[in-house]
Amino acid sequence: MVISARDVRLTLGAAEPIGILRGIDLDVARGESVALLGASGSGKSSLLAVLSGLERATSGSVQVAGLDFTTLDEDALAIARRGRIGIVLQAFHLFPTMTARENVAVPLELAGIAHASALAEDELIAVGLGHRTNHYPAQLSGGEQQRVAIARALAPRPSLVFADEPTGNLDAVTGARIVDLLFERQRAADASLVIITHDPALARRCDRTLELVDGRLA
Ligand SMILES: Nc1ncnc2c1ncn2[C@@H]1O[C@H](COP(=O)(O)OP(=O)(O)OP(=O)(O)O)[C@@H](O)[C@H]1O
Repeated sequence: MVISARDVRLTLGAAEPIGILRGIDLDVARGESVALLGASGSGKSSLLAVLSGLERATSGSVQVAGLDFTTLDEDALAIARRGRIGIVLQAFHLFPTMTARENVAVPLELAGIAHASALAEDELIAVGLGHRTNHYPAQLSGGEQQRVAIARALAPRPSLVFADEPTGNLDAVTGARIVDLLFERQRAADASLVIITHDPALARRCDRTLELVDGRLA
Protein backbone atom coordinates (compact mmCIF):
# COMPACT_ATOMS: atom_id res chain seq x y z
CA MET A 1 0.00 0.00 0.00
CA VAL A 2 1.19 3.49 -0.82
CA ILE A 3 -1.34 5.07 1.53
CA SER A 4 -2.64 3.43 4.64
CA ALA A 5 -4.82 5.58 6.87
CA ARG A 6 -6.46 4.31 10.05
CA ASP A 7 -9.15 6.01 12.12
CA VAL A 8 -7.99 9.44 10.94
CA ARG A 9 -9.64 12.31 12.72
CA LEU A 10 -9.23 16.01 12.20
CA THR A 11 -10.77 18.43 14.66
CA LEU A 12 -10.45 22.15 14.07
CA GLY A 13 -11.42 25.26 15.98
CA ALA A 14 -10.29 26.00 19.53
CA ALA A 15 -13.43 27.64 20.96
CA GLU A 16 -15.96 25.33 19.33
CA PRO A 17 -14.12 22.25 18.04
CA ILE A 18 -15.64 20.78 14.86
CA GLY A 19 -15.01 17.21 13.73
CA ILE A 20 -13.94 17.71 10.11
CA LEU A 21 -12.71 14.14 9.55
CA ARG A 22 -14.40 11.63 11.79
CA GLY A 23 -12.68 8.26 11.55
CA ILE A 24 -11.33 7.64 8.06
CA ASP A 25 -9.89 4.25 7.07
CA LEU A 26 -8.35 4.21 3.61
CA ASP A 27 -5.83 2.14 1.66
CA VAL A 28 -4.50 3.11 -1.75
CA ALA A 29 -2.31 0.65 -3.65
CA ARG A 30 0.60 1.37 -5.94
CA GLY A 31 -0.66 2.31 -9.39
CA GLU A 32 -4.23 2.76 -8.20
CA SER A 33 -6.38 5.79 -9.01
CA VAL A 34 -9.05 6.91 -6.58
CA ALA A 35 -11.70 9.56 -7.12
CA LEU A 36 -12.87 11.34 -4.01
CA LEU A 37 -16.41 12.70 -4.22
CA GLY A 38 -18.66 14.40 -1.74
CA ALA A 39 -20.75 17.48 -1.12
CA SER A 40 -19.17 20.85 -0.50
CA GLY A 41 -17.87 20.94 3.06
CA SER A 42 -17.83 17.15 3.46
CA GLY A 43 -14.07 17.20 4.15
CA LYS A 44 -12.48 16.26 0.81
CA SER A 45 -9.83 18.98 0.80
CA SER A 46 -9.12 18.34 4.47
CA LEU A 47 -8.58 14.63 3.82
CA LEU A 48 -6.27 15.43 0.93
CA ALA A 49 -4.30 17.81 3.16
CA VAL A 50 -3.90 15.15 5.84
CA LEU A 51 -2.93 12.38 3.38
CA SER A 52 -0.38 14.60 1.67
CA GLY A 53 1.14 15.75 4.96
CA LEU A 54 0.12 19.39 4.55
CA GLU A 55 -2.06 19.13 7.64
CA ARG A 56 -1.51 16.93 10.67
CA ALA A 57 -4.33 14.65 11.75
CA THR A 58 -5.63 15.21 15.28
CA SER A 59 -5.50 11.45 15.85
CA GLY A 60 -5.20 8.19 13.96
CA SER A 61 -2.40 7.00 11.73
CA VAL A 62 -1.36 8.08 8.24
CA GLN A 63 1.28 5.92 6.58
CA VAL A 64 2.47 7.12 3.19
CA ALA A 65 5.14 5.24 1.27
CA GLY A 66 6.16 3.54 4.48
CA LEU A 67 6.53 6.79 6.43
CA ASP A 68 4.41 7.74 9.40
CA PHE A 69 3.07 11.19 8.51
CA THR A 70 1.55 11.65 11.95
CA THR A 71 4.94 11.73 13.68
CA LEU A 72 7.28 13.43 11.16
CA ASP A 73 8.04 17.12 11.74
CA GLU A 74 7.52 19.78 9.05
CA ASP A 75 11.06 19.54 7.66
CA ALA A 76 10.97 15.75 7.49
CA LEU A 77 7.57 15.91 5.77
CA ALA A 78 8.89 18.37 3.18
CA ILE A 79 11.84 16.08 2.46
CA ALA A 80 9.54 13.03 2.30
CA ARG A 81 7.33 14.77 -0.28
CA ARG A 82 10.19 16.05 -2.42
CA GLY A 83 10.14 14.48 -5.87
CA ARG A 84 7.80 11.69 -4.70
CA ILE A 85 4.51 13.41 -4.07
CA GLY A 86 2.87 15.87 -6.47
CA ILE A 87 0.09 18.06 -5.12
CA VAL A 88 -2.33 20.27 -7.03
CA LEU A 89 -4.46 22.36 -4.70
CA GLN A 90 -7.54 24.46 -5.49
CA ALA A 91 -5.56 27.61 -4.73
CA PHE A 92 -2.61 26.98 -6.97
CA HIS A 93 0.08 28.40 -4.67
CA LEU A 94 2.30 29.51 -7.53
CA PHE A 95 5.22 31.78 -6.62
CA PRO A 96 4.11 35.23 -7.88
CA THR A 97 7.65 36.52 -8.52
CA MET A 98 8.62 33.53 -10.66
CA THR A 99 7.71 32.81 -14.27
CA ALA A 100 5.72 29.72 -15.20
CA ARG A 101 8.95 27.93 -16.13
CA GLU A 102 10.65 28.90 -12.87
CA ASN A 103 7.63 27.73 -10.89
CA VAL A 104 7.70 24.32 -12.57
CA ALA A 105 11.48 24.07 -12.17
CA VAL A 106 11.38 24.56 -8.37
CA PRO A 107 10.52 20.97 -7.34
CA LEU A 108 12.95 19.61 -9.95
CA GLU A 109 15.76 21.70 -8.51
CA LEU A 110 14.81 20.74 -4.95
CA ALA A 111 14.90 17.07 -5.97
CA GLY A 112 18.38 17.60 -7.47
CA ILE A 113 17.22 16.73 -10.99
CA ALA A 114 19.53 17.99 -13.76
CA HIS A 115 18.36 20.31 -16.57
CA ALA A 116 15.45 21.52 -14.44
CA SER A 117 14.68 24.50 -16.65
CA ALA A 118 14.54 22.47 -19.88
CA LEU A 119 12.38 19.79 -18.24
CA ALA A 120 10.09 22.48 -16.87
CA GLU A 121 9.66 23.84 -20.37
CA ASP A 122 8.80 20.35 -21.69
CA GLU A 123 6.21 19.92 -18.98
CA LEU A 124 4.62 23.28 -19.79
CA ILE A 125 4.44 22.24 -23.44
CA ALA A 126 2.71 19.02 -22.33
CA VAL A 127 -0.03 21.02 -20.59
CA GLY A 128 -0.42 23.29 -23.62
CA LEU A 129 1.48 26.29 -22.24
CA GLY A 130 4.58 26.29 -24.42
CA HIS A 131 3.79 29.88 -25.38
CA ARG A 132 3.49 31.07 -21.77
CA THR A 133 6.71 29.82 -20.17
CA ASN A 134 8.08 33.30 -19.43
CA HIS A 135 4.84 34.73 -18.08
CA TYR A 136 4.25 35.43 -14.40
CA PRO A 137 1.19 33.95 -12.64
CA ALA A 138 -0.59 37.34 -12.58
CA GLN A 139 -0.33 37.44 -16.39
CA LEU A 140 -2.05 34.06 -16.73
CA SER A 141 -5.73 33.15 -16.64
CA GLY A 142 -7.11 30.93 -13.88
CA GLY A 143 -7.08 27.88 -16.15
CA GLU A 144 -3.52 28.62 -17.26
CA GLN A 145 -2.40 28.94 -13.65
CA GLN A 146 -4.09 25.64 -12.91
CA ARG A 147 -2.14 24.01 -15.72
CA VAL A 148 1.14 25.48 -14.42
CA ALA A 149 0.31 23.97 -11.03
CA ILE A 150 -0.35 20.60 -12.70
CA ALA A 151 2.90 20.81 -14.67
CA ARG A 152 4.76 21.61 -11.45
CA ALA A 153 3.19 18.63 -9.66
CA LEU A 154 3.90 16.17 -12.49
CA ALA A 155 7.35 17.36 -13.58
CA PRO A 156 9.37 15.33 -11.03
CA ARG A 157 7.44 12.18 -12.07
CA PRO A 158 6.05 11.58 -8.57
CA SER A 159 4.86 8.14 -7.50
CA LEU A 160 1.88 9.68 -5.73
CA VAL A 161 -0.27 12.54 -7.01
CA PHE A 162 -2.96 14.39 -5.08
CA ALA A 163 -5.17 16.73 -7.07
CA ASP A 164 -8.05 18.89 -5.81
CA GLU A 165 -10.46 19.46 -8.72
CA PRO A 166 -7.65 19.57 -11.29
CA THR A 167 -10.01 20.46 -14.12
CA GLY A 168 -12.19 22.86 -12.15
CA ASN A 169 -11.05 25.93 -14.08
CA LEU A 170 -10.72 24.34 -17.51
CA ASP A 171 -13.03 24.13 -20.50
CA ALA A 172 -14.13 20.65 -21.59
CA VAL A 173 -11.48 20.19 -24.30
CA THR A 174 -8.57 21.46 -22.21
CA GLY A 175 -9.84 19.52 -19.19
CA ALA A 176 -9.96 16.28 -21.18
CA ARG A 177 -6.41 16.87 -22.38
CA ILE A 178 -5.19 17.42 -18.82
CA VAL A 179 -7.00 14.31 -17.59
CA ASP A 180 -5.38 12.28 -20.40
CA LEU A 181 -2.00 13.62 -19.33
CA LEU A 182 -2.64 12.77 -15.68
CA PHE A 183 -3.50 9.15 -16.49
CA GLU A 184 -0.70 8.82 -19.05
CA ARG A 185 1.83 9.92 -16.41
CA GLN A 186 0.20 7.70 -13.83
CA ARG A 187 0.58 4.64 -16.07
CA ALA A 188 4.16 5.49 -17.07
CA ALA A 189 5.30 5.78 -13.45
CA ASP A 190 2.89 3.19 -12.01
CA ALA A 191 1.90 6.06 -9.75
CA SER A 192 -1.08 6.35 -7.43
CA LEU A 193 -3.62 9.11 -7.94
CA VAL A 194 -6.06 10.59 -5.46
CA ILE A 195 -8.32 13.09 -7.20
CA ILE A 196 -11.07 15.22 -5.74
CA THR A 197 -13.61 15.86 -8.45
CA HIS A 198 -17.20 16.78 -9.13
CA ASP A 199 -16.74 15.61 -12.72
CA PRO A 200 -18.46 12.21 -13.26
CA ALA A 201 -16.40 11.54 -16.42
CA LEU A 202 -13.15 11.97 -14.50
CA ALA A 203 -14.43 9.84 -11.61
CA ARG A 204 -15.35 7.02 -14.03
CA ARG A 205 -11.79 6.88 -15.30
CA CYS A 206 -10.50 6.12 -11.82
CA ASP A 207 -10.19 2.56 -10.53
CA ARG A 208 -12.27 3.38 -7.50
CA THR A 209 -14.67 6.05 -6.31
CA LEU A 210 -15.03 7.03 -2.68
CA GLU A 211 -17.60 9.36 -1.25
CA LEU A 212 -17.14 11.52 1.81
CA VAL A 213 -20.26 12.32 3.79
CA ASP A 214 -19.87 14.63 6.72
CA GLY A 215 -16.26 13.67 7.47
CA ARG A 216 -16.74 9.92 6.98
CA LEU A 217 -16.32 7.61 3.99
CA ALA A 218 -19.69 6.33 2.85
N1 LIG B 1 -9.35 25.94 9.60
C1 LIG B 1 -10.61 25.56 9.74
N2 LIG B 1 -11.29 25.80 10.89
C2 LIG B 1 -12.57 25.39 11.04
N3 LIG B 1 -13.27 24.73 10.10
C3 LIG B 1 -12.64 24.46 8.95
C4 LIG B 1 -11.29 24.86 8.69
N4 LIG B 1 -10.96 24.43 7.44
C5 LIG B 1 -12.04 23.80 6.93
N5 LIG B 1 -13.05 23.83 7.84
C6 LIG B 1 -14.39 23.25 7.66
O1 LIG B 1 -14.21 21.88 7.40
C7 LIG B 1 -15.23 21.39 6.56
C8 LIG B 1 -14.61 20.59 5.43
O2 LIG B 1 -13.90 21.49 4.57
P1 LIG B 1 -13.20 20.96 3.24
O3 LIG B 1 -12.57 22.14 2.58
O4 LIG B 1 -12.34 19.80 3.57
O5 LIG B 1 -14.48 20.46 2.41
P2 LIG B 1 -14.59 20.00 0.90
O6 LIG B 1 -15.37 18.74 0.91
O7 LIG B 1 -13.25 19.97 0.25
O8 LIG B 1 -15.46 21.18 0.28
P3 LIG B 1 -15.49 21.86 -1.20
O9 LIG B 1 -16.03 20.81 -2.15
O10 LIG B 1 -16.45 22.99 -1.00
O11 LIG B 1 -14.10 22.30 -1.52
C9 LIG B 1 -16.03 22.61 6.12
O12 LIG B 1 -17.22 22.67 6.87
C10 LIG B 1 -15.13 23.77 6.47
O13 LIG B 1 -15.87 24.92 6.76
